Amino acid sequence: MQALLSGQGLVKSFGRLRAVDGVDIAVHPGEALGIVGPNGAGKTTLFGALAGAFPLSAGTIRLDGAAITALPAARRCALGIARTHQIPRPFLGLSVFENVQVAARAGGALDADASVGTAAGILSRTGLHDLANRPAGALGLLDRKRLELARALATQPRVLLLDEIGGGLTEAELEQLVALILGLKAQGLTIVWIEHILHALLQVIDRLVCMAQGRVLAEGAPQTVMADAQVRAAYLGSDPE
Ligand SMILES: Nc1ncnc2c1ncn2[C@@H]1O[C@H](COP(=O)(O)OP(=O)(O)OP(=O)(O)O)[C@@H](O)[C@H]1O
Repeated sequence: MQALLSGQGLVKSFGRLRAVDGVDIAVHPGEALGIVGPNGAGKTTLFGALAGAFPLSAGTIRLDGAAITALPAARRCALGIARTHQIPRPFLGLSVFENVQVAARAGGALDADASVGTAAGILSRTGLHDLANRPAGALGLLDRKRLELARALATQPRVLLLDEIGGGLTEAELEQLVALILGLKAQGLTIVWIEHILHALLQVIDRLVCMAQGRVLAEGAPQTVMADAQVRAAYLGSDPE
């Protein structure tokens, strides 16, 4: 099966540091791929490379087999690559509804009328319907995460890149977030999820990649990757959970 989104030979250097150092990665249509690795492994930088946040030092990124390496982030978003950030980035002064509507108009290229319907549908899907008129800056953490997800969904993605969206939540909140992400997967959305909270990640993913020092250490079935000696060593012998 052809990958939906893939990177070959990806390198991103910051000065002398190769934050991403020769990574090959691919996610297939409908698949949920997890990415783990110690702090500084290059995971977020890899997402930046896939989403077009900066030019690569080397390598090729393909969507449906077509090279998109030279395309700017907005173009990649229009083609169906959406990303959430570790620290949610809503427009704090806008309402929840307006935030999602802006994303639908800018990222999903919808006109004003279409964006209203799309935003309403996404607020229902993400459990934010009752908070539609609340200023984004007044939301609690779980709802800020939901809004980050809603804004990404508003761009009508084919592949969703989730960057540590589980961080800081209570167990009960995490359960709600996992249920939401499982629902998106069940609807056929392709997902790549960077996450330190393994027990949440493992409920969702089909396949796991472990990165360390800018490289892929291991990839494959999640339990096999987590049992890998190199992977365990990368976590300095500590329990990755
Ligand atoms: N804009 C930048 N300029 C310079 N160095 C950077 C930049 N962005 C990331 N780095 C460095 O690149 C390396 C990889 O960082 P990255 O954030 O991709 O790791 P990560 O695996 O996502 O870590 P974490 O789990 O802590 O989020 C780190 O050493 C980081 O300090």
